[in-house]
Amino acid sequence: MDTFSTSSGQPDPDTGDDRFASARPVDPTIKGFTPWQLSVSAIAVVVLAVALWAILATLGAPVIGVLFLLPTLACAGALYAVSMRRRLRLGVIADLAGALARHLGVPDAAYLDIDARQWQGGWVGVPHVLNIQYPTQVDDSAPDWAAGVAEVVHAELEQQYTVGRHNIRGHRLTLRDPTRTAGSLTPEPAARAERAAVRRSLPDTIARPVPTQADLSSWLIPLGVDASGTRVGWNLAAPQGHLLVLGRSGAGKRVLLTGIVVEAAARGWPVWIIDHRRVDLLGVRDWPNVQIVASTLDDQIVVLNQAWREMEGRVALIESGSSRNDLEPLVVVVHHFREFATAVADAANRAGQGAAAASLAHDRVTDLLRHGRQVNVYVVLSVQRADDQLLREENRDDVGAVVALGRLDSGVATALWGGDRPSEPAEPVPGRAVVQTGDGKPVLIQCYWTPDPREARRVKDEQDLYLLDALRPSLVTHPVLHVQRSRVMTESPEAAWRVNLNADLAEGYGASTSGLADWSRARGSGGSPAPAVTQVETTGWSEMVMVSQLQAGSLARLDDETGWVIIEQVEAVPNDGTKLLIHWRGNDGAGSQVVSRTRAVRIRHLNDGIY
Ligand SMILES: Nc1ncnc2c1ncn2[C@@H]1O[C@H](COP(=O)(O)OP(=O)(O)OP(=O)(O)O)[C@@H](O)[C@H]1O
Repeated sequence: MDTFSTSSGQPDPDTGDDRFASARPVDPTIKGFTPWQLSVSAIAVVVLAVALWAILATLGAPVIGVLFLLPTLACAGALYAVSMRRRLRLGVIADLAGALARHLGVPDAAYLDIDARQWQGGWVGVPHVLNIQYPTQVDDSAPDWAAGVAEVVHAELEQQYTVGRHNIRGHRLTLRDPTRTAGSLTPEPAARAERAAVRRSLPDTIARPVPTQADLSSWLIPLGVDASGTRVGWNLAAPQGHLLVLGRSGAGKRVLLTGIVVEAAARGWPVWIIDHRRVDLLGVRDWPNVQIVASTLDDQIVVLNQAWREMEGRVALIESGSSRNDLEPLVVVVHHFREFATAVADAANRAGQGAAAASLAHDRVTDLLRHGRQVNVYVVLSVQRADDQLLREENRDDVGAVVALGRLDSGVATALWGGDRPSEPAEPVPGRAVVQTGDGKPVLIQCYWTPDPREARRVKDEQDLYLLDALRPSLVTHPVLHVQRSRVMTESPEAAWRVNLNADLAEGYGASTSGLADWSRARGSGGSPAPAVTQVETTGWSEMVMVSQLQAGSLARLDDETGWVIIEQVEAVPNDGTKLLIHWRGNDGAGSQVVSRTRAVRIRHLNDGIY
């Protein structure tokens, strides 16, 4: 127990407050030794020890002298350390007394006697019990007087207190650590109160705003808003373009991924999804430009493999002289990556494959993270654990943005954000997250709420349906894909594994996806739906180009009605520079139609041997 009096001093003659004219500085409460006495004791012990050693050395026993000297010097050091700590604590209390004297209108800190006890927390620490004796002249009649004093102490020592006892007759106030005494806590000082207000000002739900034309031409996908209401987004054009979403069950991963998918689709980009939980992202399966949502493990392996091949194909294109700007972004979402990678490893083991096959998912994703961005293939990964090994490895540097939903353990947060670790952890509100983009400072945001299209349709939620209608792309630029296997996989796990590795993605719905209506894939579509199955006999690779880039001889898919056709001639339309007249020939005959120059169409290259 340490007890201190405030520093001595005389009343300030200039205060002009004659209430205290008759008051005297209080006698300090002194219990135990003062720092000065402790320091003198330490020096005395040293002198004594050295003297004894000298005597023993003179008597011819210097070794015994040293044995005596060492512990005595250690005692002296400990005494000195205690005296230093007492001095520092005195300084803390002197500062507190000064602040209280100003608050109470007392001429000088010497008019207060502060008895500070039970210091805890660190080398100097803070007292957990304070007895404050103040002059009788202080007006303490206001009902909130004691709470006001506690607030000043809180601000000064950065420790909350409750009023333990206010002895009005004895002019003595006792403040205590709130963990020991019930009572109303002192409110946070202004700065902390402001931070708390900022935290409170983050909304619990905020609907994804309808993108403007400017938004749709940008590569920034909005994720949510920070406390100041500023939009925070994932920038695909950033030096490391990929996105990692972390969060325990129920933290809001599915809602966020749904938002990212609809935003990417609205920009006309193709989206491929590996939904390891099978049903989480089912709601966007028939969303325009979402080409495939792979829900079985076999299909998921094929989609990941194809994404990797697409990347390799694009790399080959760049090597042969194409510009990266000609390649539209492909967004590949892997939901619950860790579970998926484990399931792939299990399947590889069952099929008697080696270690290379077991790490297929991990290796493919690592490759996509490392090289995908150079060819505009972007990966969105979700994992449940913030200490996933994916983050510990070198590919942490390949991830441009990290969204950590929900609370993180402090150790994990420090590992993740380093010295920039946000001061306030995310609240337990679904969609509340800490986001770091690039090397920027992590910020707390509320992720936008994006409805699940399937669920909104089922419950007929008008507001959600309205929002989804506004988000739905008006033009389907990327046809739906299905997994095309060379033969059925009934022979053995090993054959199934090989079939998966050789399988392809083909346009249209496959037989196994029957029951999925291609309902109004495009916004406001009153026209005919896409055919249920598109037969694609050809091999090769396809890409999206603008109608103005079509040439005679191109194999193109102008729209769902014409299917694949050979372009015979491209003509300008008189008096309308925005359109072109296309003459084409297909399996079922020939035709011509006027099409906007800027419309995106898919063309297929047959013999380039990219795959
Ligand atoms: N941004 C958000 N705004 C408002 N509510 C949200 C938001 N995100 C999630 N929620 C709420 O939390 C619930 C759980 O979210 P979600 O399904 O996205 O969690 P999850 O992390 O994908 O869980 P799991 O890992 O189990 O699939 C949602 O049904 C929704 O009610």
